[in-house]
Amino acid sequence: MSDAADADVLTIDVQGLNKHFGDKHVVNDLSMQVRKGEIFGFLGPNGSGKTTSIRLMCGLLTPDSGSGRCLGYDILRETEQIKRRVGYMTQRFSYWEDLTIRENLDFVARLYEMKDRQQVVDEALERLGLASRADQLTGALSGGWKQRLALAACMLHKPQLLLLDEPTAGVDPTARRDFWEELHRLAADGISVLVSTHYMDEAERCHKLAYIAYGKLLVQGTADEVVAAQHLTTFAVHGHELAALSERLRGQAGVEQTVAFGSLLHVTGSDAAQLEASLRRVAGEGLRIEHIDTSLEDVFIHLMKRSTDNYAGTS
Ligand SMILES: Nc1ncnc2c1ncn2[C@@H]1O[C@H](COP(=O)(O)OP(=O)(O)OP(=O)(O)O)[C@@H](O)[C@H]1O
Repeated sequence: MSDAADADVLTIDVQGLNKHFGDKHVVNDLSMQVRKGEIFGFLGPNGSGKTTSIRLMCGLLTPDSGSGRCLGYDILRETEQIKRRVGYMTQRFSYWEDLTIRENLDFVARLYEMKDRQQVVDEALERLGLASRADQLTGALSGGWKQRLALAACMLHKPQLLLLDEPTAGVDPTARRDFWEELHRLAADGISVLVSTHYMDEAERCHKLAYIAYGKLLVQGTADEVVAAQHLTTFAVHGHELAALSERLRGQAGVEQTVAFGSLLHVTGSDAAQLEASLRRVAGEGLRIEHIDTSLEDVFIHLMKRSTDNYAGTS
């Protein structure tokens, strides 16, 4: 994150945002704050309202009710000022495959009516390590390089806030790691980033996280705060035939979820004593059982399951 002086500056400060599409309540009473230089991650099942929430907070979409400010501007009345200061990388790669990387960037610079286009494009190419590939056709690039180009393009007009909608979907782990290194460099320069993702390693690299399900923000905070807020206990079971054990544990007192991680089974619940008693009784002898820290992934699986159950119960 950027320096201490920036820590109190709020890039986003919104209260009570609601949005319906038809009879669907897609964003339900959303309030949140994002600080300058913070990378804020949005997680949640497909269609839970992550993209809509991000767009509402930045004045790209008008809420049905609620209010707030983004980069100091009113999200209802000053949307043009906000848009000029925001870089938006959409889920779909939207550049011309039959233009070179340089031509694509030059096109974007023209859209923003930038005066010193050549210099701006050269700097962007250099910064993202694309200079040696400037004259390659965009269509021939790998997924990782395409996503670098998309990031360079949405940074061209020097926005103070970046909106990234699943920016690394389908990109290999090395390219994803490089991409996140770049995001942290930008954050250190004071740029705030809102990013939606389904990847757990990326969630762990955010300064703050929000989990959204069926339009409701269920929890937000640092990864540690999100884990602590659920008050869950987890045991890891080491051994063989864990799939059968998982079946036997289903529905036992205190056992709320079982998740296989390779040759480990994570068994999680809210009532530690009940959970341990059931686990020791059902597992019997011969399996090693250890108490472990509940991981972010355990927590997200728990939140997803709970919200699915609640939703099913109300429909
Ligand atoms: N312009 C629109 N008109 C009608 N319905 C919409 C519109 N935009 C989004 N929706 C619906 O609102 C709900 C939330 O969509 P949103 O894209 O915000 O979810 P998401 O969490 O970003 O999903 P994903 O992870 O699949 O990208 C979905 O049911 C979607 O179909």
